[in-house]
Amino acid sequence: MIVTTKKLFEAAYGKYAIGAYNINNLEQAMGLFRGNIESQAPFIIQISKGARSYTHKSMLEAIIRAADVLFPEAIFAVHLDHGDEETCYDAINSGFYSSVMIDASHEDFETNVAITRRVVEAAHAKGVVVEAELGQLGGVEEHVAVDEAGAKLTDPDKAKEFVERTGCDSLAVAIGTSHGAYKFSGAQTLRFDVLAEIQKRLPGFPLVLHGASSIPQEEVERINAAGGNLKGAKGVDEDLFKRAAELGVTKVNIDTDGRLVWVRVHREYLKEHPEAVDFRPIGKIFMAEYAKMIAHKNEKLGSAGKLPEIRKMLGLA
Ligand SMILES: O=C(CO)COP(=O)(O)O
Ligand SMILES: O=C[C@H](O)COP(=O)(O)O
Ligand SMILES: [Zn+2]
Ligand SMILES: [Zn+2]
Repeated sequence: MIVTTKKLFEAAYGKYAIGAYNINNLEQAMGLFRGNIESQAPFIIQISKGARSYTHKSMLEAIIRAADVLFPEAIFAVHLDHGDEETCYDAINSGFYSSVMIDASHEDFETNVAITRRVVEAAHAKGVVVEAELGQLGGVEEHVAVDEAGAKLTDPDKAKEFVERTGCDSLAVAIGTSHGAYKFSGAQTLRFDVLAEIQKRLPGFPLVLHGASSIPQEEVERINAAGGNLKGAKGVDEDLFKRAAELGVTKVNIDTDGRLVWVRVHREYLKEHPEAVDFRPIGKIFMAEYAKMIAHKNEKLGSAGKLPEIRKMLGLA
């Protein structure tokens, strides 16, 4: 069942975080639903602009709606990830997305407030919730280099003003992470001091952590052993998720770790089976491995095992 993140965040706040997983295709969708049902967790499906154009936005919608029927127990939000204003309105008016992110964090503060307010007004009129962003991560999506990311940390005082002026339902904050496989140049890690100051000014308000893939070194080593070349890849320590949840993070965004599973499975299989001509055995291995990754993440986030209570909270059997 598709729900907004509002009730999921209310249930999780201060205790655990909900996994927000980017998907683009059939195999990721199947692995995602299997992994969340196996670990009995509510979850958030993240659809980026890149995912909407990978095949077609209607194709991905059809896949997810079919999965919803195949996995009737699942409780999830459908969320536009890193939307611009135009894409947000398309998602809000689609009757499919229950949540959108308006990412205007690269604009100046007043412009970000103005754009976010417009999206909030349109979204709330349709019962859709809004994630906004203040501060900038480094990495593949943001407009700053990874080592500049520190300079773009979220200002706690500005965060309070931003939320009050925009009416957004959750806030993506920059506390040292970056998108992609190469985070933390040097020994940097999550700036819990900044996060604590934001929570102090916005008690009970849902915060979002982008760039939260952990880039498992075992995964990197297997990819490189099978012909890959990921040098210096580094991510977020999964054991920090629980502390982040205590400090108000209710949504943790994970995309790159799923991509690493795909790369490892395909490189290893094709290396071990040079005679392969059928893609289905590889696809089946990927779906199983992706589901395993999702279930593992939910254990680390603390959302594993929470599905029954969420269903009960929603008045479902
Ligand atoms: O923030 C993300 C999606 O919005 C994903 O971050 P990663 O690149 O760390 O997976
Ligand atoms: O950072 C954004 C997400 O990882 C989505 O990435 P993408 O735009 O390559 O689909
Ligand atoms: Zn951004
Ligand atoms: Zn992101």
